[in-house]
Amino acid sequence: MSVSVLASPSRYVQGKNAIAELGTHLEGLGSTPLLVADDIVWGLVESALTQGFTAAKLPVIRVGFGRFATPAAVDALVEKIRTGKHDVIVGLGGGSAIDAAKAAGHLAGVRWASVPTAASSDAPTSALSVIYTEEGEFIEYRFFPRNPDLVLIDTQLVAGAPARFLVGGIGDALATWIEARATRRGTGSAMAGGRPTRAGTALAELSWNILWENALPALDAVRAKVVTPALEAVVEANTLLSGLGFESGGLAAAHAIHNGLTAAPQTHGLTHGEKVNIGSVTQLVLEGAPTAEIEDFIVFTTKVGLPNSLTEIGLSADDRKELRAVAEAATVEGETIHNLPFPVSADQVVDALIAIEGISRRVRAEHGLPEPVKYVAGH
Ligand SMILES: NC(=O)c1ccc[n+]([C@@H]2O[C@H](COP(=O)([O-])OP(=O)(O)OC[C@H]3O[C@@H](n4cnc5c(N)ncnc54)[C@H](O)[C@@H]3O)[C@@H](O)[C@H]2O)c1
Ligand SMILES: [Zn+2]
Repeated sequence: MSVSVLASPSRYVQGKNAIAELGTHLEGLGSTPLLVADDIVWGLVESALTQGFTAAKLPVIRVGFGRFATPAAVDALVEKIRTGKHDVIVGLGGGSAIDAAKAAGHLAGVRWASVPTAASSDAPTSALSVIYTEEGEFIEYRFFPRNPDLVLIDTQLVAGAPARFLVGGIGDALATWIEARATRRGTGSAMAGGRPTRAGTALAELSWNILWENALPALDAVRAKVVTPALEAVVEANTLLSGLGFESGGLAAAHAIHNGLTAAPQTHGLTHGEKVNIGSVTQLVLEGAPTAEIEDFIVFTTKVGLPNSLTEIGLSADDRKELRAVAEAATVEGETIHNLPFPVSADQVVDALIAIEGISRRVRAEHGLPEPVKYVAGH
């Protein structure tokens, strides 16, 4: 049996108005940080961040960001680091900006920090980036020898972000336990490069338990743009616990199916966590999970506002060609779906994807929940 590994960032900081303290926490990491943020994110953080940087005597130097962590976006950041002689890069925003900053920091040989401004994914803590084409199709995972030196998340910024971001983060984090549990049952490796540690698996389960208890009131808090203990709990589950849980507990089918879905243009308007949730339901079906468990998951994720049917993501059981392409991509050699404790073929994935439509419709009807409708941009 191979070794077990736990990987984690050196420091995690979370709280209301934490962004004002970013300068203080960066002081020990470098003297010329390069801040990566798109215009929306920069508009949200500039004022409080600048006050903190001024107090810490750090220069405020920011570069913009596009939409995806593409190879070209990463290379452009490497160039910026070199020409500006920066010694630390800070990714601010969603998982894409953070992933681009991590990958650039690694290539340029400097330190890196993550400052998520929404609790929309578990990207901030990990020692890897997910790289996409300009169209948003999955290309590869890039692995680094180190995690971020700092992860700092301001819960007031999370409270002010559109609720859909928190919904996505909940989808990403719910998958963590489903996938870590499967990896533990099987013989595969976690993303950290070894068998799951008990700590990684336990944190994945803790994240799940916190979400079942707090996700709905946390969404109420975000809709009211306020920070409550339920929101603080969900931010920690989505960001820290899910991050450590997936990296050191293992990914399995849910993320492999997500990666496959990125090849279907129908899904391009969906967030990472929304696509991952389709992967989670499909994994439960593939595993032959207890019926009650699948049904509870559908009821809960419907209440959260996550998709759990083909209809919602713009596909149908008749789209055989697209579903086959998704399943082929999800089952390529080296994909995390092979962490499941049984062999999986593309055929099985196609069948499971088709099956979720009928299950979702029946369970919603039985529980008086609205039938699935296709998501539209800006939903
Ligand atoms: N590296 C990893 O370990 C890992 C883990 C999970 C996900 N990911 C990756 O993360 C990406 C998904 O990240 P995402 O879902 O955060 O989306 P994203 O980063 O692609 O987009 C986030 C969007 O939210 C906006 N935004 C951020 N904070 C805001 C706020 N407070 N108010 C208003 N708008 C705000 C940004 O401007 C941006 O347009 C995917 O590429 C996925 O593969 C990586
Ligand atoms: Zn994810």
